[in-house]
Amino acid sequence: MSPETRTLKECFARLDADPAGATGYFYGRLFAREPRLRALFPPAMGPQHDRFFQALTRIVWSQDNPAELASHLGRLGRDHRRYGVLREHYPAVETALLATLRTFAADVWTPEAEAAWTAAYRSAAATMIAAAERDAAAHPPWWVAGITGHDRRAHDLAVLTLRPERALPFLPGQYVSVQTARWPRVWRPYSIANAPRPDGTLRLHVRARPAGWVSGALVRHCAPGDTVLLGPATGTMTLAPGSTRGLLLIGGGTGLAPMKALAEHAAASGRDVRLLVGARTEDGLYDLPALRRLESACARLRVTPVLSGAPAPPGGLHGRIPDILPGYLDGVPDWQDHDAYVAGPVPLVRRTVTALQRQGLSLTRIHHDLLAAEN
Ligand SMILES: NC(=O)C1=CN([C@@H]2O[C@H](COP(=O)(O)OP(=O)(O)OC[C@H]3O[C@@H](n4cnc5c(N)ncnc54)[C@H](OP(=O)(O)O)[C@@H]3O)[C@@H](O)[C@H]2O)C=CC1
Repeated sequence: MSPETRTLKECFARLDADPAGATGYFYGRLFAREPRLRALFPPAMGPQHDRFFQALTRIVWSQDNPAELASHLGRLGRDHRRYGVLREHYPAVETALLATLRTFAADVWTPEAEAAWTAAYRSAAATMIAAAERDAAAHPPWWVAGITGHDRRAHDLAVLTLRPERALPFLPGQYVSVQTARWPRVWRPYSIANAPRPDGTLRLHVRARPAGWVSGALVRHCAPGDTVLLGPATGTMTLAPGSTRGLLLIGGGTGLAPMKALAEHAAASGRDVRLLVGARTEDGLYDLPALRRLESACARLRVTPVLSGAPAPPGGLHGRIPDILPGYLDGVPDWQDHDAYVAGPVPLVRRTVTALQRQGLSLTRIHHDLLAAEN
């Protein structure tokens, strides 16, 4: 570890002892100096404080891993475009960050520490600005999309069809951030549930979370004719270019969405696709009729519904996916030659990844995004 990195970590440890105090102080200083920046942020700042602290943590801990640091900062820079962040906003952030460190890391703050933090911040800002400017040459910061379909499949679940006003490029398995008119500046990620279509439409599977802002608005307060904003497609849970390997796709609850996109795309090209879709009860199999239609159109796609809290449905299994996996895989010829993709509740994803590894599948062949459940 370089002496500069050691200094950064030593100061950061003081912030880490009181993250809420440090982020509160940071944003207080930032908005006192530049009140107009407040308009870029959502009304409730709690989640933003957490995101800021997580980003700072990752930057500090990736200092000795330049490739990981550059990729993280590039993503951050691109993501900040949809908040309206510009090159000229970065110096105010530097001033507020250094003031926060000076206050919270007073006992270890030296001219060397100030020099190390200034250099690290300026280098990070330059990487973020460059990534944002490269992205700006290729994409708008967001797309306006009309809601053309709103199919309420359960009291808390809707399948939305969106038509962006201009083409929004994406790969099967990726997700977009969504902002509704009801909650300006509040963005939430949703996986796209279809492969790219000639008409450019996207489908989202949305379950309203208890007290969820964006999910509640999308399920209960949106209708055809409304518009939403979409960020660029992102996420690495995509198919390896050129691979013809079979796919084992596992989706729990609305984690079905990216699996359906991958299944549509891969099955159309004749690959062997096994799709396990998990739910507690039959009501949770909200998309099964569409999956059965897809299955009958694709000779090498097999869909298996799995119910954890009800008897096995027709053509399906009973149990929790990680528990039934070994028995299920016994019936799939050459399953070790497949690539596995997993999405759904975080504990389900974690347990399924472990179960697949126990069956002998290498981690490099297991793909997931671990999109945290958000409101
Ligand atoms: N790209 C991605 O990574 C995506 C992730 N998601 C995430 O997926 C989640 C979907 O939520 P929702 O639709 O409410 O799903 P549900 O809560 O309805 O759960 C779906 C299934 O997962 C099972 N499950 C949950 N926990 C475990 C566990 N520890 N072990 C085994 N099985 C488990 C449930 O079984 P049981 O009821 O018996 O617990 C149920 O059968 C959200 O958190 C969402 O953020 C959604 C879309 C895309």
